Amino acid sequence: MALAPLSQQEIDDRLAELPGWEFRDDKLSRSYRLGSHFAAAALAVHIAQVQDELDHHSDLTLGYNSVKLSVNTHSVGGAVTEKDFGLAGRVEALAKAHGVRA
Ligand SMILES: C[C@H](O)[C@H](O)[C@H]1CNC2=NC(N)=NC(=O)C2=N1
Repeated sequence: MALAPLSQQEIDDRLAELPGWEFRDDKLSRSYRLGSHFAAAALAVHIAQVQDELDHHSDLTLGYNSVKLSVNTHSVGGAVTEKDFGLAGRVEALAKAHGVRA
């Protein structure tokens, strides 16, 4: 798959399908709150596993009961591509399975 930077319109259209995600500082980002610090750590590890599977890696921060991630595609100079939205979709499903809080 040839990767190309998405236009602002394409990013906006895809973000409309991903509540909670935002485009800021040239990255897609989202944060999640969980019921405990251990639950947050478990989600972070599971995200790391998916990122290795996809060979696409976000910046990933474990906080107190929280996980934050932001991602763009290094190989196209730090633009947002379909790969970033692919990762976001996988992480979103994972987060729901881990019982994230609204
Ligand atoms: C060699 C390996 O496929 C590349 O370095 C991958 C790994 N993970 C990556 N992650 C992100 N976010 N962008 C990339 O371009 C990227 N490239």
